[in-house]
Amino acid sequence: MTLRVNDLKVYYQTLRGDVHALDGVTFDLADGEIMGLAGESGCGKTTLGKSLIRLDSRMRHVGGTIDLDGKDVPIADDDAMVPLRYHEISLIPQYAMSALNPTRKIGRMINELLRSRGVRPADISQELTRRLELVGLDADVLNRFPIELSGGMKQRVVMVMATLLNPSLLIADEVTSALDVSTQRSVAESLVEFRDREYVKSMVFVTHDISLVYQMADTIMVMYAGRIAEKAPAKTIINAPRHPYTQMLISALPEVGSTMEQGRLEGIPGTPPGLLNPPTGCRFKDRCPMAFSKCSEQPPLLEIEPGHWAACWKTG
Ligand SMILES: Nc1ncnc2c1ncn2[C@@H]1O[C@H](COP(=O)(O)OP(=O)(O)OP(=O)(O)O)[C@@H](O)[C@H]1O
Repeated sequence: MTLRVNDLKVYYQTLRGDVHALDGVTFDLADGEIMGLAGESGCGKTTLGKSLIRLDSRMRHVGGTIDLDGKDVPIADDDAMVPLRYHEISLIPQYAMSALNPTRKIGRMINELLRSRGVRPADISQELTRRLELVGLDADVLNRFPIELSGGMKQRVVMVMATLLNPSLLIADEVTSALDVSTQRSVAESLVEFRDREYVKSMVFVTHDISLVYQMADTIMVMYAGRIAEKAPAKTIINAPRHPYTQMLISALPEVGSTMEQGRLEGIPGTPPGLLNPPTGCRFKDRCPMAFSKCSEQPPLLEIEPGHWAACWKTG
């Protein structure tokens, strides 16, 4: 097991009170597993990714534990987290490719990053060239400024940078969303190749695009309003989801799912609840066509069949 997250609670402190962005999140990630993390906007995907590596000043670790390769990940202690970043856990944040420093050549940026992590660039330069080639980039990119590269090239540079020190866990947050469809696919394929070559042991791939994640991920975890709704092998989530929220999410997809023959596609009616004062009980109950009296209590996340977890009274 690479990663074990247990009852993780991370809140944002705001003037109006605490936003319960992660409110009891529990899941495991096996060695070699690529997990797609899906759910509507605001359900906590980015917060989960960030919590595994760096809490910003407004985020507070309220409870729960994270274990990576059998060791505690001390997310509330920023100093103690420093040695883990890039070496053990690496994050490709949302918009990372647009955040590359425009005044630095790519090579210089990579060297600065390596030195800041206590690694001599010369010790790694051959490996760097090899990995750039692997993602279809000539070593010449090292002499170029970010503005001279296409979006897809920049995203590949960012991927190589994030994984150069072979972290155990890579979190890739919406790394394909600003790219055209064929570039999206090749970036996703490169990430799978990184896992296959053991540059990273396991991966959390955050996305809105369930059909893309279906092609590359081993498992998919669906979040709703700061909690886990369901986690299962990717095929199961697409073909036999058990949580009503997952079922509606899949039905709302044009590319996969069975609703194409059944007529017009529709989104899920309503909006997720606010997380400043989240509702009690099941957080999906107000939008759920299957809700009944029991849903006023919070459903536990249960393993309903091996490797398939769901938090719904109807699936228990
Ligand atoms: N800096 C912040 N201060 C206060 N609340 C925040 C902050 N960042 C996020 N939130 C809130 O935390 C919750 C989870 O947000 P998060 O960005 O993790 O969701 P997400 O699923 O990644 O959304 P998206 O798909 O749009 O990126 C939301 O209710 C959001 O409004």
